[in-house]
Amino acid sequence: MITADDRAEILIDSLGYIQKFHNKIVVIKYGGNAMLNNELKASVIKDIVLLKYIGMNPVIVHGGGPEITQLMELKGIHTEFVNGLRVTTPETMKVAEMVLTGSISPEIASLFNANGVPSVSMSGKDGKTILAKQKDPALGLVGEVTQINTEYIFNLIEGGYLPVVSPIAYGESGSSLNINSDEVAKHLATALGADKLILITDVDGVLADPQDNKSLISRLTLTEIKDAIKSGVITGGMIPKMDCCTGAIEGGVTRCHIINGTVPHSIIIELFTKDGIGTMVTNEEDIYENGNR
Ligand SMILES: Nc1ncnc2c1ncn2[C@@H]1O[C@H](COP(=O)(O)OP(=O)(O)O)[C@@H](O)[C@H]1O
Ligand SMILES: CC(=O)N[C@@H](CCC(=O)OP(=O)(O)O)C(=O)O
Repeated sequence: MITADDRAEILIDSLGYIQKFHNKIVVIKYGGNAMLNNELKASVIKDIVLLKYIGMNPVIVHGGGPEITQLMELKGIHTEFVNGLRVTTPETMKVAEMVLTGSISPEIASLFNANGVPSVSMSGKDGKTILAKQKDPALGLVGEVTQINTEYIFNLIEGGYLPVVSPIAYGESGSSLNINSDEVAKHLATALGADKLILITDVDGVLADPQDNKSLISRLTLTEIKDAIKSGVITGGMIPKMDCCTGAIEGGVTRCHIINGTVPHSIIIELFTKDGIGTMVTNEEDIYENGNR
């Protein structure tokens, strides 16, 4: 049984983390595979509400790949991925925008608003926040970020609002471009000077043996990532995530965390406990001792 003393001790133990994270920006990429169940979604939202109330400034970038695919199937439109990126025809773009900017963003913002955190949903087009160019004609309307304008997001943060950003960018003459949400998160985290980037997915983190859930690697440096990709330990969907973490850290973000959003309260466990729960990515010089997160 947890006594009142235990509770007090747990809160006091968190003080060091709370002081360290106060006023820091944390970009949280909330992947589509981790938002499939309403109960778990509520638990992720609660964790982020707590971060906001203890003085951090979370900025959410969300995905929604599975929901886009589902709606495309309902409409009888074929969907195809090349190297993890959705080939985006004008018709696909309409569906992606409808799902990401029209449905998922406002739904997440509503959950924050209902939980006492004023929140605004936006796409990368709003305030010309994310500018992009076409990545490769073979991929259609897939974008590559060329510039981030941080003013609108900083205005929202200063006004006390939590921004929820969909991964749709402002292309030539204001057209829409579809960007993978990991990539958007990396660019936003770097441009906003975020202290942390958290990638919420549906696996526990980076595993030394992808077939063995117990082989979680709790901490990885950029050199170890390179080696693990070279030796084939990290493959598939984890490679873009590692590229995203590497780019973010090279861009000045202190630490990246890959965590499982299907485990209740994984964000809080990762940030406020000595051992964390997922994989923390740091640069080589980062001194990690006494469980500082
Ligand atoms: N070493 C590894 N550890 C964990 N997952 C790995 C590893 N190597 C490859 N993967 C794959 O990466 C996937 C996670 O990426 P992905 O499915 O693209 O996530 P999301 O949809 O949340 O962006 C895992 O489901 C797993 O199949
Ligand atoms: C170009 C590209 O592939 N864009 C993604 C954007 C959504 C996304 O990234 O969603 P997840 O984070 O859930 O995968 C797509 O159309 O699926």
